[in-house]
Amino acid sequence: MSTLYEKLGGEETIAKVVDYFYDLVLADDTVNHFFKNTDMEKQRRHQTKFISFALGGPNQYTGGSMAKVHEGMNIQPAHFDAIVRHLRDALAHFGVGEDDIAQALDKVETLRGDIIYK
Ligand code: HEM
Repeated sequence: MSTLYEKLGGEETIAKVVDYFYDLVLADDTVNHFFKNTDMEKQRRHQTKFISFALGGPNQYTGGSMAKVHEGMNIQPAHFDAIVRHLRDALAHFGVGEDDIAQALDKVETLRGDIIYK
C-alpha cells in the first residue's frame, strides 16, 4: 500500500505544501509568535518534517522526541488545533481528498499529548 506521501508525488509536492502551510502559519497571529525567534531555515525544516510525518513519508528526523523539542513552549490545545487546521487547508488547497486529509490529521493527532503543555 502506498503512503499518502507517495500518492501526492513525494518530495516535489511536499515542498509546495510546506510553502503554503508555512504562509498560513505565519499569517496566523494566534500561533506565529511561537516562531518569532526561529530562523527561516529551521522553520522550513520544521514544516517539512511536520508535513512528511503527516503524510507517512520517509522519517528524516534525527532530533529529540516531540515532547523534548516542544518543551517549555506551553502550546495550548487551541494552538495545536490551529496548526492542524492550517495543515487541513494546505492539503485541501492542493486537491487532496477528504479521506486522505482525515488520514493525515489522524496521524498528527497521535502527537497531541506529546506536544501540548510541555
Ligand atoms: C504534530 C505536530 C507537530 C510536529 C510533528 C512538530 C515537529 C517539530 C519538529 C520535528 C521540530 C524540530 C525542528 C528542528 O529542530 O529541526 C519542531 C520544533 C518546533 N515546533 Fe513543532 N511540531 C508540531 C506541532 C507544533 C505546534 C502545534 C507548534 C506551535 C504552535 C510548534 C512549534 C514549534 C516550534 C516553535 C519549534 C522550535 C523551532 C526552533 O527551534 O526555533 N510545533 N517541531
